[in-house]
Formats: sequence, C-alpha cells, structure tokens
Amino acid sequence: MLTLSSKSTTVNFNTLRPKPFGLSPLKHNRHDARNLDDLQHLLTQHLQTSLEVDRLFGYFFADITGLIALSGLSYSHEKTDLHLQLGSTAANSCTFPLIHEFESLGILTLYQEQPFTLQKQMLLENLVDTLRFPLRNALLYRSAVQASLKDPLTGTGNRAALQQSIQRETELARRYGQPLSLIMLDMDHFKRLNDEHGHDAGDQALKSVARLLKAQLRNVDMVFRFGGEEFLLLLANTPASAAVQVGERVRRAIETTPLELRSTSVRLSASLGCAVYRPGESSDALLQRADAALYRAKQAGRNQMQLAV
Ligand SMILES: Nc1nc2c(ncn2[C@@H]2O[C@H](COP(=O)(O)OP(=O)(O)OP(=O)(O)O)[C@@H](O)[C@H]2O)c(=O)[nH]1
Repeated sequence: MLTLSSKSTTVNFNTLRPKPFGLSPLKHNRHDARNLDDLQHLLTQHLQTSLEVDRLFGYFFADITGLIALSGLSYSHEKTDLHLQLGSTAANSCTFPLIHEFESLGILTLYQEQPFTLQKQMLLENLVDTLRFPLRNALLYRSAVQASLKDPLTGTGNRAALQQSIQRETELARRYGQPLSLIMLDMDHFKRLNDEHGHDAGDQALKSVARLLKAQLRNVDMVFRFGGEEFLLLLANTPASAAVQVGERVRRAIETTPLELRSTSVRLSASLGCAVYRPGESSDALLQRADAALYRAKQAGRNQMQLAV
C-alpha cells in the first residue's frame, strides 16, 4: 500500500486512486496531460537504467522537476542507514512511505514553497509509484554488494573491501598531499584463548574487539578484518601523532574490557603496528611496513604499538 501524508493531511491513495488528476491547471491542458504521460514514460525508462539508489533519485528528481516545481527531495531507508537529499528543503513537504509487498523501501519526502494541493499530491503519488520496482532492485543490489564486502562474523569490512579502500585512500592521500595512517592490530595469545575456552569464546572475543574498534574510531575511519585475529584500521587524513593516540586508545580499550564468558572473565590484549603513507609508495609496501612494526610490537612483549620506520 502506498500512503501519502503531507504537512496537514494523511491521504490513503488506495481509496482516491480512481480520481483523475482533478482540478489542477494540468487537467485542462492537453499538452500538459500529454507531457505527464511522457514524463511517466520517461521516468520508467530512466529508472530502468541504474541499480544505484542515488542515481535513481537523481533521475527521478531531474525528470519531475522538468515539469513540476519542487525545491528538493529527501530519502531515507532506516534499515540500511541510507539517507540522501537533493535540492533543498522548503516550508511544505509531502511524505511518501514506499512499501513493496509489506516491505518498507524507505521514506521519500518532497519539498516545495507553496502548499501541496490534493491534485498535486495525487499526481506525485502516481509518479512516485514508478520508483517502486527500480528502487526495490537497487536496494537488493546494494545489500548484495555490501554483504560481499563484509566480514560475516564481525561486521567489519573484509579483505576485498580493504583492497578497494586502501587503493582509493592512498590515491587520495597522494593526490591531495594528505596524511594517511594505517594500523595493523593482532590479538595476543589468541590460540591460547581458543584452546582454553573454546572456539566460540574466540569468536566472541573477535566480535567484542570489532565493536570496541568501531566505538573508538571516527565515522570516516575504516575497520577491516584482515585475517583470523588480525584487524586493520585505515585512518584518512591522520598524521602519525594522531594515529599514535588512536592506537593507544584502542589498545587500552581492549586491555580494559575483559571478555565476559558464562563462567569466567578473560582479559584480552592486542599488539599494533602503525605506518604512515609515504607519497608514491604502493599499498602493499604500506601494509608490509605496518606488518613489520606489528612484528616488532610482538617481539617487544605484546600489548603495545610500534611505529613503522
Ligand atoms: N575463534 C576463532 N579463532 C580464530 C579465528 N581465526 C583465527 N583464529 C585463531 O587464532 C589463532 C592465532 O594463533 P597465532 O597465529 O599462533 O597467534 P597468537 O596465539 O595470537 O599469538 P601471538 O599473535 O604471537 O600473540 C589460531 O589458533 C587460529 O585458529 C576465528 O575466526 N575464530
């Protein structure tokens, strides 16, 4: 069911659908009415050409604002934390919960300076309807892509995601001369934890550490599970001095957050190696330097961070 609510009204369009476009100026003008058909046709065609959510809304907004005055739109899909806005917000808004077979595809809000007439709301509802199937497909595609880049146990990025991100971030750091730091983190004595408390306890420890890492970092920092009990933190726009602080914060958070198991509580620790990107060096070389620093941290007694040379 598609329902629409505006600032002051809530309209169920299942009951209103048979009504034609009504008394708006569009109704009296064959040219405009033809354009509306064209618009619906054009929209349907455009929306078939992309599986990317932001592009779909880009086409949608560009196409309908060619005929209908709107200031902007916003779209949010809470389930996937997807939010986007095009144009600008305005005094009046019209909100469309997008639903496909009982599944929420998100909420679309359209903005304009003038109040929305009922006719305009109905017209927009018809146009919004063209989004439903393309949007459903785009959301499915997006979640498949995201799943393929996530480590299923910890929800952090996986190795494939790391490859993409590190290429992009080193390229950006090189082009804009911004500092980029990379921290490689390896849990200490993880084999012992598995051996003494079982593999499930080891898995719980990895999940707990992933949570701690995410909690300690900024939104723009990236966390990846690099190997079994190894994580990688990619800190964009972060020089060595700040990376050292981040590393120490993370190390301390792990050290001071014991893993609570059913019958006991286990202390955890991790060793870290940090390398700061040198303009022109390959991502592999950067990773190798972080790895060498991590090795030194292990050699020096664990539960510490070493900076790469
Ligand atoms: N529970 C669990 N254990 C894992 C996973 N991936 C790797 N491991 C275990 O992590 C352990 C890593 O052992 P080692 O490489 O010897 O390292 P360590 O025992 O942490 O020793 P140091 O790194 O030298 O402190 C192995 O026993 C792996 O089986 C996982 O997904 N879950």
